[in-house]
Amino acid sequence: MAIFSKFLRLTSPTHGRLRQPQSLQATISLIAFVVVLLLRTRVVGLPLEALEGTRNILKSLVTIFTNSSSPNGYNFMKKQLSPVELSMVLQQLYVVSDDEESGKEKVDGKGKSRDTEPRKTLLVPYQNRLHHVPIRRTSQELIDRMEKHFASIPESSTYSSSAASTDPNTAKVKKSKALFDPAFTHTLYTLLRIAFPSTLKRPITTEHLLLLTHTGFLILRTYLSVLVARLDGRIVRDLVSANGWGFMQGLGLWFALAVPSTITNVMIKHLQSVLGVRIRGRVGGFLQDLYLARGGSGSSNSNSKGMRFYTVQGRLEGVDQYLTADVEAWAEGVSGLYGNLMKPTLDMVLFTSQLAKSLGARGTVLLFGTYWCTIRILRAVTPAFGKLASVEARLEGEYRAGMGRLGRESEEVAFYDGGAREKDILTKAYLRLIKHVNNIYKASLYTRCAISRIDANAGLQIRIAYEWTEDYVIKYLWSAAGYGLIAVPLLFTRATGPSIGPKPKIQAAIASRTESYISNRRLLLSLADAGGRLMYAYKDILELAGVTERLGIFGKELYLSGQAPERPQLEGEDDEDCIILQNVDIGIPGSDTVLVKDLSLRLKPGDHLMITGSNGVGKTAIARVLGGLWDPLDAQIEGDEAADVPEAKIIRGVVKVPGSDRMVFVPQRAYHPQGTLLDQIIYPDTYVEFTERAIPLESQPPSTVSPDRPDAFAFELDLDRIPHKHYLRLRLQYAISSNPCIWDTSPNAKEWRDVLSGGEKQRVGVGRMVYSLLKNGDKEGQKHRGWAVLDECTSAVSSDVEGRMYEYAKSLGITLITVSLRPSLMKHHKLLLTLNGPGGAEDESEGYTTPDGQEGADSVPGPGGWTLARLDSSTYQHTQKREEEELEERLREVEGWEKRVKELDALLRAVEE
Ligand SMILES: Nc1ncnc2c1ncn2[C@@H]1O[C@H](COP(=O)(O)OP(=O)(O)OP(=O)(O)O)[C@@H](O)[C@H]1O
Repeated sequence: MAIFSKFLRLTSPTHGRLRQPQSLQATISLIAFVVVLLLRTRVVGLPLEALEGTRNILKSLVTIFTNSSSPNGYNFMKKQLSPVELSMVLQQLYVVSDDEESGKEKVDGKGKSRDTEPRKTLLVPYQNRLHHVPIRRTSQELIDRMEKHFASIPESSTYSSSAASTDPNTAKVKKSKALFDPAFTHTLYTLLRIAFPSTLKRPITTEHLLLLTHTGFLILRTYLSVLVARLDGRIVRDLVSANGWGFMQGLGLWFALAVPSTITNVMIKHLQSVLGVRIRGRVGGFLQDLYLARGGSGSSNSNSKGMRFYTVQGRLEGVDQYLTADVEAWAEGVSGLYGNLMKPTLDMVLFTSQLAKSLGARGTVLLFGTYWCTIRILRAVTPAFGKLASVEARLEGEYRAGMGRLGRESEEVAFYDGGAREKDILTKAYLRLIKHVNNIYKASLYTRCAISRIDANAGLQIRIAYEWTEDYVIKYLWSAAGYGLIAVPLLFTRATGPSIGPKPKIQAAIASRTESYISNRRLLLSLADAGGRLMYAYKDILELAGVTERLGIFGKELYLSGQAPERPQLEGEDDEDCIILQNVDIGIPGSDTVLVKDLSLRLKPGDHLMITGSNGVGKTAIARVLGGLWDPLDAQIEGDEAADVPEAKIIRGVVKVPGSDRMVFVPQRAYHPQGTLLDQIIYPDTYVEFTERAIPLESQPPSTVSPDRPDAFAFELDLDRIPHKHYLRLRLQYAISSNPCIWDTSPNAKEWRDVLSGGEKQRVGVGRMVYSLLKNGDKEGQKHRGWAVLDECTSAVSSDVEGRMYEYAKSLGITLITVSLRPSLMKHHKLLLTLNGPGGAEDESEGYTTPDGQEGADSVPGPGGWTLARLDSSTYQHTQKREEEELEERLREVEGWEKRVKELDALLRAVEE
């Protein structure tokens, strides 16, 4: 700073002639100072990311190098890998380090214990090399800490429509002064706490350092601007007074000053981008981790999985837009806003103080008067940028979702030849977006009307009118005011200067006035520029408010999605390996429809249950409740009683299920992740986890059948044909000869769901179920492997293989809960649960009713009712008899059909003749 004040003194208008050695010294010192600052910034700013991750990377590398049991035995130290090696190494996706990340602190009986997770390092291929990127996970502590901040975000007073609203035309846009909106400031504060996480242990993070360096350069730029203004005045003074040597000196200084000025500008931009990326990483990472984190459970026996990514879909539309475009826009907005706000504010303060010196009290008052007028005018014409940005982001999300849907369902659409229809749908979404964007930019003649009233329906949002006013005010009004202000000292204060007297004295006075005019004019122009930037920043804040509101709502909804209601515990039940449903009402979430009423079930290992009933009666709904995706409804209390029962006393049904390692679901629609065929079987395990559990595949002879390798059950489930088929049909990513495991096949540039047939997908699904229950190995003395809920997951499998699959699963000690409409599957089960459905009585679910006169059958009659019956040989006989009767009835109709065929033949012959 000493150097700057020296420089300032040298170039100040009151300073006399510059002495050469001093000016040279000052210039050299200044350049040296900036270079040192730059070097420091490079050290602090650029490799900071690397420095921060170095510890993790080093640890991960040490683990990798020393880990002799690293999968496939690949030498990770190799600098460059061949494509084959690379793809083989990449199959494991990440490596696990020995050290653990601190997670949530749990309080157990013995005191506090840490719920820790191992650190993971992603293997990222880049230019045929393997890069190790440590996965930074948001700590559970931060997720818990931020909950109260998101929960307390007030309802926005700026916007009358919520972010979940889909129709922009119904959204009434209020004239926004979002700057002072409590919802905006609170959400901004909350998100900034995530972007700049500061704990007692680690108060300064990389983001803080980046911000500090950025601030340093912003201050430097303001200083440099003042120097440039002063130098400008000095050069013109020397020119007017025909001082050639002074002019040359000034020009030299000008070039010297240009070096730090340009470098400073570049650094500001660079640091802003780096800061933007860091903020995006922090906030995006937090929201993504929260999105994928499990929610809290109401009580210890609650089976709710609290999967936020599942639950939130029912609460918000276009979740991907929030997580991608909105987070990016917010990060860029915040990092840009800091510079756009900080620099002009600094400029305004510094330039005003500099100007005030030469303008005097009167000029300073006039200067502030100009500020006040400008703010009044621009505030009056500022449209609701926040709301406009928010609606734009939503429409963008809808258009994007439409594109995603078409990509996902392309085959189905192609079968239906639905291209034209899809085009209409997408065009509609696009036009809605474009219409809105056009509205924002629309030039309207009704400027006055638009200025006074912003209405989304009228389509009169006029960004252009705003920008016109802004330009007029900042460029022309301020310049005119500037001339007036400069005139003050010239015409009044210093006008008393010598106009008569010796010639050199008059010339010196004119030169001094010119210098003062040029310096002040440059300062005023810079001031106008700073004012303009501040106004732009105001507009940016309004736009940022829109995205901030969306992210606030998203975070709040994520936290709400993870909440599970308090559920009552089962008294005196200590058998962990059983399924109990007690007085459970099941209904569609968010609606009054009760699908299954008062369901009570108690299943022990070996109680294979089949759930049946017509379409839409709620069979899958039961699976969802067992899986913890849906919560049972609160008990229905009707009539006068309802008013007397306090909220806390409402009895909720009890659902007790074994832990997730003992219970596996095979849903109706198969899911196929990216990866090899093996990845399809072992999902959600990774290759690393699989290899840790399995006996190395290479060390086993191909004929060995063991539960630890997929081939063990591949034969039983008729899966073993798939790899061979695909080996022949698909181009493999890497040579099979180098790896005897035929399961390493991957479809090239295609997804498994497009490659596998319907039946193959279902077989893979069952294979995944068997792997999931076998992978934990035998627990001591435990014959029962666990529970499998199969939701019509064999409907496309041929009946012979289907029967084999069921028998194989049962032989492994798996208890089956099957949702199916196929009576042929009854023989594999012991219990039959028949559902009536919400609008149906028993007779409506013809074909699935419990055999008449079945003893010991539990049931609830009427709509939402059900019947639970034990299946035995008599039942199978009964079912077969029913099937036989049905077929015989159909056969009886054959006579009639034959008669009709004869009639038609006769008619045809008559026509031909
Ligand atoms: N997320 C949801 N939102 C609204 N309604 C739903 C939702 N999921 C299911 N339903 C409705 O709940 C009812 C029961 O659905 P469910 O999937 O349990 O039927 P199902 O008995 O398994 O039928 P199917 O034999 O056709 O598979 C259906 O009417 C369905 O439309």
